[in-house]
Amino acid sequence: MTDRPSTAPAPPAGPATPDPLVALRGGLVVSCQAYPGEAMRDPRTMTQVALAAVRGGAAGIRVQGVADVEHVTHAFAELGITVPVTGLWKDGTDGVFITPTLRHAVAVAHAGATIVAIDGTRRPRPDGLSLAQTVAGLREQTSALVMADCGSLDDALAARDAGVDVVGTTLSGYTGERPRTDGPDLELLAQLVDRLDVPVIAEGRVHSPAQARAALDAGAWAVVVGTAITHPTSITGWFVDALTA
Ligand SMILES: CC(=O)N[C@H](C=O)[C@@H](O)[C@H](O)[C@H](O)COP(=O)(O)O
Repeated sequence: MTDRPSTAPAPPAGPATPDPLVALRGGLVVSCQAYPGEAMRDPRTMTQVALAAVRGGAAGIRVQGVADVEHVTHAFAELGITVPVTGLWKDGTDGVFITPTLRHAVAVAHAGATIVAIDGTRRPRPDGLSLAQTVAGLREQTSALVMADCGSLDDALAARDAGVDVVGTTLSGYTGERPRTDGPDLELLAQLVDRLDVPVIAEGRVHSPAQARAALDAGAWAVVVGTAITHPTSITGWFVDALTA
């Protein structure tokens, strides 16, 4: 167990931070996702991966798809695990595809997610709703918190104005507004921490413990790691590349 009282981010100004976000503060969120057609794309498998991550000290879990959210949250409830689950629903592969509509967001919340991660960019949404309308609709129908997956400072400022609870750097490098950096986009992270009064989560291409630490040091509320922990095909490829270079 590592105690980091001196480096945990200060609570943002404004209304009291909701409990699930307090639980994530200074911690690691492990994103457990397998992609269409992959051998591990099965809710039972992702639940096992999530349980392994919790055993390793994950403060939170991020999981994709209604079935996976249901499976993971049921297993956690049965086992008395209170680690917050962030859910999302990817529909498609380009444009707005991370929980793209209010319907997707409500379904993820109803499946048991404590936090629903949605596309937090300024791009038009497939259902024609604005981000603010999506957030309002989700709040009307559920008690889930809302995480905006953003790709730029302008996205994050707009998402904050739309009333989200937390923003992430998730889409930096994937929307054309920011370069796809080798590691996490620490420059964007620092901008968001400086400009926003909601927690900022570092997500995207955090591939090593040192990079996770650097993100926390740059002011991240929490750090999400997916591929480097839960995607064996990618990790194997990194090693194979090193051996064949
Ligand atoms: C851009 C996009 O679709 N990101 C997705 C969002 O859920 C996932 O594919 C990523 O694995 C996740 O963001 C964690 O990032 P990384 O796997 O780089 O640690």
